[in-house]
Parts: sequence; C-alpha cells; structure tokens
Amino acid sequence: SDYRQSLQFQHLNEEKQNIQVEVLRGGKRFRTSIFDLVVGDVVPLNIGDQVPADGILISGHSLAIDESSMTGESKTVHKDQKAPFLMSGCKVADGYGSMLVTGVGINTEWGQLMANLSEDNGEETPLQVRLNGVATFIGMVGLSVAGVVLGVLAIRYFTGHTKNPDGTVQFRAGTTGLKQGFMGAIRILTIAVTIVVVAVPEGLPLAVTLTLAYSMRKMMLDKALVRRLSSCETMGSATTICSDKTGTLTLNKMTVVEAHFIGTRLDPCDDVRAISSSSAALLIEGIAQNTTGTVFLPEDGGAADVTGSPTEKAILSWGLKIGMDFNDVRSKSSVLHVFPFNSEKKRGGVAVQSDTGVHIHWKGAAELVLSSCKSWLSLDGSVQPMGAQKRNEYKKSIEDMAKSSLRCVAFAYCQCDIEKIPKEDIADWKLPEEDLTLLGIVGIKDPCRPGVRSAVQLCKNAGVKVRMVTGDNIETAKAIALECGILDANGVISEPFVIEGKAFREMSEIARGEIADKITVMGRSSPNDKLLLVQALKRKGHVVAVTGDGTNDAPALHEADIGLAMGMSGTEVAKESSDIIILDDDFTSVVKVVRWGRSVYANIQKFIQFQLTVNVAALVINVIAAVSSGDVPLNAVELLWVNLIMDTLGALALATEPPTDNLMKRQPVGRREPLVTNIMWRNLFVQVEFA
Ligand SMILES: Nc1ncnc2c1ncn2[C@@H]1O[C@H](COP(=O)(O)OP(=O)(O)OP(=O)(O)O)[C@@H](O)[C@H]1O
Ligand SMILES: [Ca+2]
Repeated sequence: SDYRQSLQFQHLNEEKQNIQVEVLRGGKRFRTSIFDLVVGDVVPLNIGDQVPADGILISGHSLAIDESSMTGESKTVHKDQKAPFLMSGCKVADGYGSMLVTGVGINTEWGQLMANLSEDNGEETPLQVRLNGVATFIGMVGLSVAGVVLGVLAIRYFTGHTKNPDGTVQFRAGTTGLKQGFMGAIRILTIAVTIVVVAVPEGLPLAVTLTLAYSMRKMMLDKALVRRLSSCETMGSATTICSDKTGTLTLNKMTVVEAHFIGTRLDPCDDVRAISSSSAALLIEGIAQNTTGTVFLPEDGGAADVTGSPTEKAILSWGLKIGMDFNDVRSKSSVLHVFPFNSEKKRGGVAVQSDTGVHIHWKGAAELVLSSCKSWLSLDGSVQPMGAQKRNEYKKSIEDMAKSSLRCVAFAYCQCDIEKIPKEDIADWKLPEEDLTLLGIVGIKDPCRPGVRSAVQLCKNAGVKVRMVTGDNIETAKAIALECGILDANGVISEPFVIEGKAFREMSEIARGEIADKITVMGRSSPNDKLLLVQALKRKGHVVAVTGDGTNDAPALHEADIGLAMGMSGTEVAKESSDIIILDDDFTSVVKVVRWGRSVYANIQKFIQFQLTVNVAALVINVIAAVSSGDVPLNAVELLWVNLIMDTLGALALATEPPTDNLMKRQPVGRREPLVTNIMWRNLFVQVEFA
C-alpha cells in the first residue's frame, strides 16, 4: 500500500504542476498545458503568474519578477529591454508583458535544478504526531505491565509455587536440572512478550495513513486537491471560513450591464449615439490602452477573442460593442508609461502619447476614482468643473449600481504637458493621479454561483461561520452577501458586522481582536486587511480557513490554518500559498472539504476507541490469567494473528467509512479538544468490562 500511495502522490504532483497557460503560436491563440510549450511560443505574463519556461521578454511594462525560488533572494527584480531574461518557475510580482520561450523542460535553469533535487513528501501531520505519542504511551504501559508479570511469574516459579498438572512442583532448587529450569524461564518470558504484543497498538499509524490517503483520493473526486496532507484533518476542526467574493461566491463571469457616461445613463448600456465623437474617442482610447487584456481578431473573420482578467474582459467586450477597433486605436497612440492595476490602490493607469498630446488614463474602483476627479466631461465634449451636485449625482448612481450587486469601475483622464514628463528615468515616473476629469462609470454584473446559498446554510448548521472579505465596494459586497445568505436580511447589516477595510486597518490591535468575531462582511479590503483579519481571528482561538484566488489573497492564504486556492481562476502565487486547491472554484466544494475533514477526524477517533478497547481488554485478561494460572489463553503467535486481522481489517473498515450527513450537524471541534475525549474513555471502560 505504500507503493500505491507514493504512486498517488506522484500523480497528484503532476496534477499540481500541470498549469494551463495561454500561448500565441503560428498566429493563433489558444490555451495549453505548460508541458506542451515549445521553443518559439509567445506567452503573455500577468501579475501572479508563474513564468512557465525560460525565455526573453519581448514587451511589457513595470514587470517585476520574484526570483526567490531560483536565487533564494526575496527581492523582486525588474525586467525590461536591458534585463530581458526570464527564468522558468519564478513568479510575476507586478506589471505585465509577454515573453518568447527559448527553453523548456530539462533545458531550463529550473529543470536542471529540479533534476538535482528530489522532493521529500515524508512529512508527518500534527495528528500523526499526537497519535505516535498515544501509541508510545500505550506501549510503555504494556511494557511495564509485562515487566511486573514477568517478575511475579519468575518469583512464583523459582520459589516453587507452581505445579505441573499432575501436582508435582515444577521447580525445586537443587533438584531441577539446568535445562529444565531454563525451559521454564523461557516459557515465562514468552508470556511477558505476549503481553507486550497485545498492548502495542500496531494498527494505529497504519489506520491514520490509510484514512488520510483514502480521504485524499476521495476528495480528489470532490474536486479538491490536497497539497498538504495534514490540512485534511485541520479542515475538520475549522470554526470559520473567510471567503473572497469574486470567483468563489460568484461565477467570475462578468458583463457590463449599466453605464453612466458624460453625465447621462446610457440605455441600453452600449448605445453611445448621444455622445459626441470626440468624447467617445477619448473613452475608447482609455479602454483600449489602459488594459492588461487583449482583443484578438481571427484572420478568417469570426467572433473576436477577448482575453484578460474577468473585469478586463467585460470592459473590453463592452468597448467592442460601443465601436472600438482595438488594433486601430492602439496603433494611433503609443504608451509612454504604465501603472499596472493592483489590489492595494485599486486602480490602474497609463500615459499615452498621440497627435492630440499626452493623456493619462485611469480606471479603477469607482468611488475612489471619483474622489480624485475635479471635473467631468459633458455631452458636448467640454470639460465642466465637478460641483457638489454633480458629485452627489455620480455618488448616487454608484450606490444604486452597487446595491443591485454590480461591481463599479470608473474611467477618468487628464491632459499632461509634454514638458512635465521626465525624459530620463521614465520608469520611475509617478503618473499624476489627482485633478482628473471623469469620463464615466460602468456597472459590471457578476452573478452568484448557483448552490452557494445552500452551501452557506450547510456551514451555518455545522457551526462554521462564513465571512466575506472582498476588495469590492462595500455595498456590492453587502448585496452579494445577502443574496447568498451570508448576511441575514432580518439581522444587523451595519458596522461592525459590515465594515470597510480602511476602518478595520486603522483600529488598534486590541480593538481589532474585539470586533473580529462579529465581522461578517468586509469590503474594499487591501491584501493586508485580509491578513489582519485572519490574524485577529486566530488570536481569538478560531481555526480559520481562507479561500481565495488572487495574488491579493496570498498573504491571508498563507497565514490561515487551512488555505484553499481556486484551481481555475487562481493565480500561481495563490496556489503556492495554499494547502488545498479547489479544482472547480466552487464554494460548494469547500464545504465538501469540511465534511471530509470531519470524517477523517471522526474515523480516527473511532479507530482509537476500538483499538484501545481491544488492547485494554486483552491486556487485562492476559494479566489476570497469567498471574492466577501462570499461563495465557492464547500464545504469542495466536495473539499476533488476532491482532493482525483485527487491526488491519478494523483500520480498513473504519478508515474507509464515508462521511455521514450527521457530521455536518455537529459543532466544530476547534483547537483545544483532546483527541481522546472523556466520553471515549467512559465508553472504553464500559466495553472492557463486558469483554
Ligand atoms: N483590471 C482592473 N482595472 C481597474 N480596476 C479594477 C480592475 N479589476 C478590479 N478593479 C476594481 O478594483 C476592485 C477590486 O479589487 P480587488 O482586486 O482587490 O478585488 P477582487 O480580488 O477582484 O475581489 P475579491 O477580493 O472579492 O476576490 C473592483 O471593485 C473594481 O472596482
Ligand atoms: Ca479574488
């Protein structure tokens, strides 16, 4: 079974490394496994990706690579035309770009490194460590009991207190021959050994390994890939799950459904006839240039192929609907500098130069971009100052969209004097981000996953609290939380139950600890806020599970007791920081993992109880028999047989017991409950009496 297990591990490892990437090969764009990359492929790189092969950077902006896996140095390295070499296995920390593959497989730096290394999977889980403790303890007890029995028997034998069946005394000092005496001593020793054999629970480690391996395989069928074996059992004692919103609770399939532009609401959202052509051109320039996605038009006609993050895809598709010609727009102006979108600032910007001068385009979280706007573009194409009334109007429309669970993204721009642009060191140029002119706001719909509501309910029944921690607008978060049952419409939906990341961040550590328990929804959180919440919850004694997909979730995933990353939408960085990968990205699968975790824990407890009962009973019987009659009912070999059959078959039977629905009606075990509970000890002794 060890062999099969290691085969399984290998299989899982392959699965783990089998990353899908997008490639451009022979003028065609498609997705493929990183094992199928060949030299000459062009691969786009985005924040959070893993560099899939060795290669050279062809184009890119603000690209920073974390080469710690290769060089061991944790500083990120900037890549540009001067330093274009990329090494396989490193992570993209910031920016974006595309690379030309120059080496794959064993011919990469990483491949050579791996060829010299072999992975070690022989880690022991905390449960195994604890069990080893239990097993050693029982072994010691058995050994000392055996020692006592040995002593008692030996004294009785050598002092002539034992008799043969015919009534003659077995040992008489001086008369009994040396050989006979020796045989007698051997017999006594055998009895002692038998007792030790009975006492040691040989099946325990086997049972645990079996249970974990079996559950791991079964969890695979339930779309959960276990990266760290111990997380199976930890998940069983989870008391709270902090989930991100986008992609886990929602489908991550986004479409623009509302648009407010140039002071009016477009109805339908892609009808731009009312907008002057110069304003529309400005907007389209922003959409086409300020993006990490691409629009790919197949040569043989057909539908345009849009790539990028779901948000980018939604915006680009909408751009196409309002008449954007992606390649044409991009060829009309050149990009001077980029500030890539990140989850900390929640906006991304770009400086472009064209015949009409230099424009800085910004796009990001609506209310944040709005607050740095001083003016707005009106219907006739003139720039109007943003009065209090207009600002409130925009605020209101953001709020309305957010309340109907839409994600809001605002577009703004400003002109920039060409003299103000640094000629040298353009890479260090900080794009102007205040005094912007608002172009408009789009509302993006991302529907709730079907089945999430019942999965959340299942967690509630199981005593596991689900919290939502998202980078999105607080109103959007609230609306989605209500939709999937995380928030109760009749309950309290105000602070501190619903809180903004900023408010939480600014509290003292003690205050954070006090309200952490209450927080159900946290909106506009930065990656660090997620981390702070997990830390606060852990300090409160919670066993915290975190789900996430983005690079912004990585710190929290790492800090959590169990980190669950999303397999499809998740970035490599998130997966690397996780313990379990949810292959189908569905929250329902997360709940299944909880169920499996509990079943592992319960099965092991059952097995311990069974094993201890058998051992204690056998021990007591043997000791009594040995001391009273000088012999044991079963000899060592017979006992070993009984032990073997009971232990292995028992282990097998209990280890493979499937989870029951009852498991999800109990309260979680949490951190402090002992493995062998008092009830178990009670059961144990009552059962021993009957044996
Ligand atoms: N590509 C983008 N360009 C500009 N703004 C964006 C982009 N993607 C998201 N946003 C804005 O940033 C906000 C979300 O930021 P963030 O990446 O921190 O959250 P998320 O990971 O998408 O959400 P969650 O934490 O729920 O998974 C969105 O509300 C949106 O307004
Ligand atoms: Ca996310």
